[in-house]
Amino acid sequence: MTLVLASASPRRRELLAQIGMADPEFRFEVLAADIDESHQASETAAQFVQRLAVEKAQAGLALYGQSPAVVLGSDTIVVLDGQILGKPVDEADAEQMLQQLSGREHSVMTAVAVTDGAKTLASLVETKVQFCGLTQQDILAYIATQEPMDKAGAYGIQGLGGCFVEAIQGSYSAVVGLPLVETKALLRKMQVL
Ligand SMILES: Cc1cn([C@H]2C[C@H](O)[C@@H](COP(=O)(O)OP(=O)(O)OP(=O)(O)O)O2)c(=O)[nH]c1=O
Repeated sequence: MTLVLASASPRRRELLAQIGMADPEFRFEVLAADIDESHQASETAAQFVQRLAVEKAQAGLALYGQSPAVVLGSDTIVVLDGQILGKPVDEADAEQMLQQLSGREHSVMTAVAVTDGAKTLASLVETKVQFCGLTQQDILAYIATQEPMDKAGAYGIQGLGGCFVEAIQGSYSAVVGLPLVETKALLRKMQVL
């Protein structure tokens, strides 16, 4: 069975390799057809992140166009006071996000979805992350590294942003982009593993 990763994220590829899905056993596909990632007013953050994971998997399946294949899609968002923080659009946006996260606890929600066309399964994992207090100097120095620019909530726990994380309750791999335990369980259910 071919497993296709419908993701442009190198971190998700590395996390899949940790489950034992490494080349040449699975095909790595970059999602060329971008899905619309806008939030609908009627949906909760949990519904939103799950919908995006499912849509990425389904778009990936359409793009791959061959069967049999199982396609995996995933999405990560940061949620603070009910507000969804996705990837910053620019440096000013990143600065604002990091100011909001400073000294506070937020949720990271990651959804993973797998589909073979006939069957689609999804899991949602929520992890609490407590940030230490950040000075304006910390924030500007961090943004200058560019690390925040392609990450939800404008930080990467696996990189320099790890220095901002005082405590985490939940799944580290889910914060980085793919929950290992839940992803492995989904792949077993789809008989990929
Ligand atoms: C909070 C946090 C997020 N992130 C990343 C995970 C996701 O890659 C990214 C959120 O953006 P996503 O839209 O979930 O994913 P993506 O655009 O990077 O990749 P694709 O849609 O092609 O799968 O933020 C980290 O790497 N570390 C962190 O600590």
